[in-house]
Amino acid sequence: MMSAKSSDREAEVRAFDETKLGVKGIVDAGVTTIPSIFINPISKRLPPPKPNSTGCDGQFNFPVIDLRASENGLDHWKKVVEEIREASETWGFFQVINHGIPDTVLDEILKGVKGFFELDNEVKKGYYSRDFANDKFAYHCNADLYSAVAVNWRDSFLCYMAPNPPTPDEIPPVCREILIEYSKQVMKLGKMLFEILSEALGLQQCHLLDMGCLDGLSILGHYYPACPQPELTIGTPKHADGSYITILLQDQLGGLQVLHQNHWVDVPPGALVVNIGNALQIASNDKFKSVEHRVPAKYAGPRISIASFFSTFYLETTQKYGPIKELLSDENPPKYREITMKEYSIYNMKKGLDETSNLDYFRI
Ligand SMILES: O=C(O)CCC(=O)C(=O)O
Ligand SMILES: [Fe+2]
Repeated sequence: MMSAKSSDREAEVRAFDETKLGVKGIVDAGVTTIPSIFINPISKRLPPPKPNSTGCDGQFNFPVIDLRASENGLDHWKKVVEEIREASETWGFFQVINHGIPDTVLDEILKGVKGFFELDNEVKKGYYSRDFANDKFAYHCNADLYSAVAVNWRDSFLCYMAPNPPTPDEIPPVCREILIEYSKQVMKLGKMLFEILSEALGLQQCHLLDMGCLDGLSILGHYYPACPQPELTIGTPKHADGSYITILLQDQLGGLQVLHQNHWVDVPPGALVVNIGNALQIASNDKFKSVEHRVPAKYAGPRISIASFFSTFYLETTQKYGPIKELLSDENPPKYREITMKEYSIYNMKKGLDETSNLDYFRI
């Protein structure tokens, strides 16, 4: 039986959901203490940040890879392949510069996403949805709102851009053109990254593309409002992505932290971030690492970020999926069983952002 306390909580979550105004609605109402549904149990709270801490304490150099080098002949291309291989095996994360996406497009997409969340409340409410299976543009607060221990201090929208993109009129006018343009640019960059990653695995350049890694693209626009009690809640709890890869753009506030050698390292703002997701860790039979990351809540805000996930896990295909055969041998037997994308998707959805790894579930 549900205790009175948990049913009270559920009612509070439901009432919050029904406002359709997300965390921003709470901040706009002028709260100075956060509602209890956002408060994490003590075991999940983060230690307060040290003053002026960069998080990395000068100990680690977050990998930055210059993609322009890849245009300058075979030797440079090989160097980029090598750098990306190294970063994918050790960090599971890297930044890219000279990636071909114009700065104006990056500025405009950040503005477009901010503009969406700052729309007139009545207009914005019209886009509120938890029907992620049917709505191509779904503005919501926490996909796992009803199952999570605490609500995260973050609003988001999810937009599926490939293989079945929304019609332009399904995208809010405030970010319509730029979301379409950004997704084109991200596709182009994604194609190049999958070619490099294929070579980094010792495969033909087209291997990951032929596997369909570029076929599904979903974009999550995040809005992290300023938080009056950041130590009690979190922006995004630690998790690893389900995608093959994710291309992440964060604004100048920064805040993304990556777990590296048991340290939470701040990812400096100002360059595009790429990370390996669970699907590629499985495909590479653990050669590439899907690494946990998180975003603490902050006094400062709003913070905007845009995560572009290459994955097909929301497509209900029956295609079998597991470690790439060409990588397997007697010395390197498969570490994961074969699953269908549908099985993977159902499992991921049910699990939500609960801080456990979803790789173990598929591990042999
Ligand atoms: O907001 C961020 O910087 C990270 C978001 C993220 O990790 C995700 O959407 O998977
Ligand atoms: Fe993520």
